Amino acid sequence: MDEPIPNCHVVAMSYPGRGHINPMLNLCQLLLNCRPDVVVSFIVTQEWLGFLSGWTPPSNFSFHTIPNVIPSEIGRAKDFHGFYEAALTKMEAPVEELLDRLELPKPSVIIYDTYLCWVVGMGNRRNIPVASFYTMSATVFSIFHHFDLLLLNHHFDSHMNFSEEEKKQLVSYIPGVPPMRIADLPTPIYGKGREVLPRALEAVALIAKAQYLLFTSVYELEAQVVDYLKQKLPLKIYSLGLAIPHPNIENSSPGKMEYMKWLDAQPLGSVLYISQGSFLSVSDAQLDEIIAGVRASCVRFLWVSRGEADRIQENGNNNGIVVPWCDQLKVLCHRSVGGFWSHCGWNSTKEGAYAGLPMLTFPIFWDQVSNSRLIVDEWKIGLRVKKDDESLVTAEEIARLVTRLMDAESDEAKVKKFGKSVRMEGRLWSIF
Ligand SMILES: O=c1ccn([C@@H]2O[C@H](COP(=O)(O)OP(=O)(O)O[C@H]3O[C@H](CO)[C@@H](O)[C@H](O)[C@H]3O)[C@@H](O)[C@H]2O)c(=O)[nH]1
Repeated sequence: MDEPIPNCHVVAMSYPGRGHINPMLNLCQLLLNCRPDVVVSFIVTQEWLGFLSGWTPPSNFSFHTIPNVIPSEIGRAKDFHGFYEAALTKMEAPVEELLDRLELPKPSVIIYDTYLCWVVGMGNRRNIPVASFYTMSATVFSIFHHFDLLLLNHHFDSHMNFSEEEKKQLVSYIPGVPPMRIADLPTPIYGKGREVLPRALEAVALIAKAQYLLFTSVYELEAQVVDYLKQKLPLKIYSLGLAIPHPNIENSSPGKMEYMKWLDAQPLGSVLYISQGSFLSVSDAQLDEIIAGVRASCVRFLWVSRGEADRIQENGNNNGIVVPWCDQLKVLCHRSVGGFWSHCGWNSTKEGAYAGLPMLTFPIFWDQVSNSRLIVDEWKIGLRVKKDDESLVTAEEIARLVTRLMDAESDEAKVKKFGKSVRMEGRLWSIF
């Protein structure tokens, strides 16, 4: 006889990007671990379903696809604005059709990525509560939410003419957020990504029409801002903790992939893991300096790079290995890894903190600069490599920073694991 279908049905609608889909999957997994009476429908494009084929879904979880109505994930960084616009304008109709076709109980809630504004209207029209899922830090949310304060204090320049000197001015009035320079705010406010700023502000403002706001944030790391927002915003707010699949790490069997075997053979804490995230990259000239700097440091490395393996390993740079993709969290938690070079995507930031690794920060855009600021100055678990003015960081500077980070006696190397002390707000599960 078929199992009865649980009557609590959660629809998960993620923004189509690795940094968004991963935490949404993790949230679903955590939810299903605690609530066997829930069934989850996770909506993705057909292309994304292919990327997720290696992931073993928990029971009561199913993927549902819409056609590839948006540009391909491969090469999406080339036209970030076009991709973002397509996600905001092309996905709604096929998702509506899919919901009409689903032979499951009416959803109890739709968890949607905050940036997919159209889901709010869809939920409200269908009389389904919506939970806005913010995959960046609560700090960054608060900065966008208080954009009017930036205007009031003349810290927003619509012509993007702020000089490097002006960008050093302190913004010390965003509730719950530590004082930051303009240069530490998310880049759409003063530079890269400006074309999507109106959309980002609209997404944050639409929270007013959602019933719940879920942060993928570690409460202890952002307590002030989370507490402030909870007090001020007229909806239920939860911070989920790491929203990374850490139980899987602890239970997993080591050493199946070649790179894991390579790691197994390296001395304790000797390897620098280098990743610039899932879709962004640095300029060619900067990459040359990074390659030369890492080589000059003589530090062992595991480097995630698509298409640049030969360039990294030429000239006898044999101190490490290059892979097109890896199971990042497993790598970060491996005993041989002693440091993390990161672009500071919020997931990587949390994963690095969980693994207890000191970090070298090389933010590229959006929230990554604010995350770098938290890592380096607030949590004091890293060194910043990237320069504010985007000028080239030389191989010599990079070699010096890599050596300092990987020196087991340096302050940065004495990082505590945050992960174990992180709590998840149990009451969250009562909304489903
Ligand atoms: O070889 C790799 C490389 C990455 N990852 C995973 O992919 C995710 C990447 O997420 P993140 O570190 O947040 O980087 P992006 O994919 O660049 O994230 C986008 O989404 C994030 C959350 O909204 C934002 O903070 C970033 O600025 C934005 O670029 C992480 O879970 C990594 O563990 C792997 O598993 N293997």
